[in-house]
Amino acid sequence: MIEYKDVVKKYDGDTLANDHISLKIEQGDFVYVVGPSGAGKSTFIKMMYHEEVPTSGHIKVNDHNLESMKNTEVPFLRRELGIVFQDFKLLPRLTVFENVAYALHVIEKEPKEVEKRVAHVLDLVGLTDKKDSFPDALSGGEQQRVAIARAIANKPTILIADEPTGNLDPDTARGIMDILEKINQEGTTIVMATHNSFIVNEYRHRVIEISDGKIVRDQEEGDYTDENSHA
Ligand SMILES: Nc1ncnc2c1ncn2[C@@H]1O[C@H](COP(=O)(O)OP(=O)(O)OP(=O)(O)O)[C@@H](O)[C@H]1O
Repeated sequence: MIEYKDVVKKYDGDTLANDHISLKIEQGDFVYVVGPSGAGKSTFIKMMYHEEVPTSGHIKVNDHNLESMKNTEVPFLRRELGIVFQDFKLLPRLTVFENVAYALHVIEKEPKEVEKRVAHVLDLVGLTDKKDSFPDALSGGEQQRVAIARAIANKPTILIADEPTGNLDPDTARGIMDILEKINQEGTTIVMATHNSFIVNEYRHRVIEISDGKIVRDQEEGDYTDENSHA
């Protein structure tokens, strides 16, 4: 569950990136965050995992109150979240298997348990046969699938994705969406910022549109037209 109440985020005292945002996202929802460049989508999303802190207002993610969160609590919040970025952010010197296992080792799981879980998520994203490859030997779509496998390895309740299909051609983007749909159907909440109007129009879900830092539309099964869509 994610709840924003009257959330304001100002940068440098001046730029009003999020302007009194209030909304609720229930567990298991699939939500797109759309809007023009500079509208405030990334700011909205970054506050969800405490990368940015609101200037005022309240944010609740699962049982965590983010506006009063201590630094020591942040890792506990992050363990409940999976995060995927447009540029994948894989570790270049680690294999596919090691990239996915890394997050699990950090939280001190048994090696056997790690191996089992990594095998499961690599199977889910269809990359079992690439487990010993290094990231630079993979296509963009394959790298994003590794990033998704890594993000879901720890069974997050919420998967946050900032432009996950932004660098991919339409068919590869559809492959990524098919995986996200599958993860969502298993109960994981998905919050996805995107410019890809064809994705929003093909895979119908709730659409939250942000413009000038404000929510200008919040619609079940909404569509989206973006003239600058880099589909
Ligand atoms: N760290 C920062 N410091 C100062 N201003 C920032 C910072 N991050 C974002 N901004 C400003 O806040 C506003 C919203 O930016 P944000 O990145 O949230 O928009 P966006 O909708 O995600 O854009 P895009 O689609 O281009 O990624 C913009 O005016 C941006 O310049």
